[in-house]
Amino acid sequence: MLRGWFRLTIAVVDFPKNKTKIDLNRGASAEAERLVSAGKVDDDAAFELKLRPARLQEFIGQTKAKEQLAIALEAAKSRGEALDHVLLFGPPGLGKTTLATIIANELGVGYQQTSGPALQIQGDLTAILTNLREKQVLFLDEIHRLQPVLEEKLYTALEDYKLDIIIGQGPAARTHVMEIRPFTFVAATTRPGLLSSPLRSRFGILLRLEFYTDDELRFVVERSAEVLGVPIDRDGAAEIAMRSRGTPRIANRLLRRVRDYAQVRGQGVIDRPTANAALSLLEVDAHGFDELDRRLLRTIIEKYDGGPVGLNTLAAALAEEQDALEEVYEPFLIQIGFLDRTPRGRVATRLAYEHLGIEMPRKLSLF
Ligand SMILES: Nc1ncnc2c1ncn2[C@@H]1O[C@H](COP(=O)(O)OP(=O)(O)OP(=O)(O)O)[C@@H](O)[C@H]1O
Repeated sequence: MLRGWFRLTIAVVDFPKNKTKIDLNRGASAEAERLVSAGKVDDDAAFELKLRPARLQEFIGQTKAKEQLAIALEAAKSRGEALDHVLLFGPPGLGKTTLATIIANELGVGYQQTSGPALQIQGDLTAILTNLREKQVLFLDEIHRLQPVLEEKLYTALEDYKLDIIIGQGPAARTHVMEIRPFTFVAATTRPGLLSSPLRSRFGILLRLEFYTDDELRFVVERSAEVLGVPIDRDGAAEIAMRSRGTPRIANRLLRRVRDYAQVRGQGVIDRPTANAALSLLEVDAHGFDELDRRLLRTIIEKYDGGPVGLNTLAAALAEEQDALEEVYEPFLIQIGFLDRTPRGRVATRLAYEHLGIEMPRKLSLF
C-alpha cells in the first residue's frame, strides 16, 4: 500500500532540480524593469551562473559569516558528519544562493534547490526529502513563504531525520514514520522576522549577510570582468562598485551594461570616464539611485511632508507592491541613511532632502 502511494506521489511531482527562483518582482511592478534592482530578473540567470564563485575562498567580503562557516565546515568534515542546518538571511542579491552552492562544493556533496512558493502540497516536500542522498545539501530559498503545514512537516525531518506520513483519512488514518538520510538543510530568507521560533530553533548556524563595502564590490567587479574577459582598470571598477548599492548582483548587472557601452562607444576598455558616461546614460546616479528611488523619496517629501507615511499608503502612491518596497527598495535606502522606518511610518531624512536639492522645513531640521 505504502509503496503504491509513493509511486503515485513521485510520478506526479516535478522535481525542482534547476528550479528558477521565484523573484520578488512579481506582477506588473516597475521594480521588475529596474537596472538597479537587487531582486533577480530572468535575464540574470545564465549570467549569474557563470559569475558565481564556487569555493569559499573565492567568495568576496562577508568576513564574519565566512569565518563562522569555514569553522563549521571544517568541523563537520573532520567528524564525517552532515553539516548543521544553516539559515542565511539578508537583503536580496548579496550571495545567499551562492553560499548554499559553496557549502555543497566545500563538503563535496550533492546539491538540490527549491523555494518556499514552489512547494505547494505535502507530496512535493515528501518526494524531495525521501529522495535525498546521504549528507547532501537541500537549499530552500524564500523559506518565509513556505506554507505552515509544510513547515510543521519539516520539524521532525530537520531534527530526527524522520518524516511522518499519514495514510488514509478520518478514523482509519494511520501514521507511518519514515527514516530519511541525514542531510544539511540550507534555507534563505530576506525576512527572518517572519520565521516562527520553532523553525528558527532548528538551525544550528545562522548567517547574516550584510551590504558590501565599495572596496569589496570593486573586487567583485574585477573578478567578474576577469571571468568575462573584459578589460577594466581599477578606477573603472571602483566607479561601478560605488553605484551598485552594496549588492554584487547589481554590480554584475551594471558591469554588463558598461561593457556594452565600452565596446560600442569606447575602445572596449572600462576606465572611469567610460563607466561614468555609461552609467549617466543609464540614469544611475552616484549613489546607485535610479528614477524609482528618487520618486520614492520625492513622494514622501512632497506628498507627505517628509513623512511619516505608512507602507501601504506609500505603495499605493507609487503603484508598487508593498513586498517589493519593503524587501528590495527600502533596505539600501535605510542602510545609507536616506530613509527612516519608524513605528508611525517611513520618514525621509536630511540626506534625502539634500540629495534632491529640496530645503528641509525648519521644524523638521531641528531633529
Ligand atoms: N561574495 C561574492 N563574491 C562574488 N560574487 C558574488 C558574491 N555574492 C554574490 N555574488 C554574485 O551575485 C549574484 C547574486 O548572488 P546570489 O544569487 O547568491 O544572491 P542571493 O542573495 O541568493 O539573492 P536572492 O535573495 O535574490 O535569492 C551571483 O551571480 C553571484 O555571482
